[in-house]
Amino acid sequence: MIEVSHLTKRYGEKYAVQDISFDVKDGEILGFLGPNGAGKSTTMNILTGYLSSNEGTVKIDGVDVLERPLEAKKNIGYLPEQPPLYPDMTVDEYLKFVFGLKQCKLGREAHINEICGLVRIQNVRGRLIRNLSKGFKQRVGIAQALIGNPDVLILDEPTVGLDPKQIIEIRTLIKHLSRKHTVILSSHILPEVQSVCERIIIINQGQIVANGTTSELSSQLSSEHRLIARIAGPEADVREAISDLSGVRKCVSLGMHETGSSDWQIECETGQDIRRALFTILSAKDWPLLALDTGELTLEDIFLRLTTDGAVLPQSKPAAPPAEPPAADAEPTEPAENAGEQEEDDNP
Ligand SMILES: Nc1ncnc2c1ncn2[C@@H]1O[C@H](COP(=O)(O)OP(=O)(O)OP(=O)(O)O)[C@@H](O)[C@H]1O
Repeated sequence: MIEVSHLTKRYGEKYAVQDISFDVKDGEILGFLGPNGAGKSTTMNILTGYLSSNEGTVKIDGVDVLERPLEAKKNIGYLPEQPPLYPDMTVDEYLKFVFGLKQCKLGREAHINEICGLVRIQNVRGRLIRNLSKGFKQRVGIAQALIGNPDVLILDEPTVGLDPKQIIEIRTLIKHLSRKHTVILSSHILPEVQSVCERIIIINQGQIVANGTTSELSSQLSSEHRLIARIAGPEADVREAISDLSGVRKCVSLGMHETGSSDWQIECETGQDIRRALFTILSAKDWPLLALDTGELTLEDIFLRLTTDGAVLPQSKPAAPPAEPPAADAEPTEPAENAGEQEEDDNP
């Protein structure tokens, strides 16, 4: 559905993104994760045709965004980091305006009604956008992205600035939308990407450093990078012997969990598997190895490794099947009936 090939964007001498390539399959929900300044917004803006690239191509359903922009953009709904809302319009006026801009050929009333129902903004349609809470403004932003029934939805930091309840509602809504749309969600919030996305691309300093599901990334890193060992031996000597092994970056005591032994977390350099060397030294010292485990990395561990240690993972990108539809009781909650002006959490 989306093919990004060797994309590069420079500002003067500085690379905002450098030679990035990835695919997003039909119906997939992809998380685009990276620290501030990594190149997420630049990539989203190029994907949606708002920005041109210096090199590389983007194809949406086979259509090149730069060569045939109008055709490609018909297939894209975009929610930029700052939703393009007109505060002095009512929600209804605004959505009709966007409908006209997009030259949408569907029946206007029925289409806008359907979208308002989907994003749960029916009862604020007559209100001025500037009077809406941030969460409802964000829903209106998602509604404008949905006009024209695009196959692809690109959402740039969709929950920034929302309160925890609004965040849960918007995440649930995004999962729901992924039943009918291919979604790219850009974010620097790890739990968001973990809870919503099937596959994750991590970008750092303009380059893709990982591409896979959380468990794929974790297993690629954890088998080589972190071991948890229970060793029966004198603590200070064990620490010294492990720390001296080639490829060990850090050896941290996790304390005693079994009499006469201590647990150790052993962090290794990228690409180093020290298990054989560890066995050899422990056996030579006659310190029994009572347990050895590869530590499962959280997405946070993975993110930190990749964005601070300069590691890069091989970029396998199997397409996961589309998400299960959310349970009926996981639908976004209805906005409060009372459309008063006070800024309550669940108030429009
Ligand atoms: N118009 C511009 N002129 C010069 N440099 C720019 C411009 N836009 C972006 N950059 C630089 O390109 C790099 C990538 O920026 P981008 O906004 O894509 O990052 P980001 O991952 O979206 O960050 P954030 O999460 O903070 O929004 C940054 O170093 C940024 O300073």
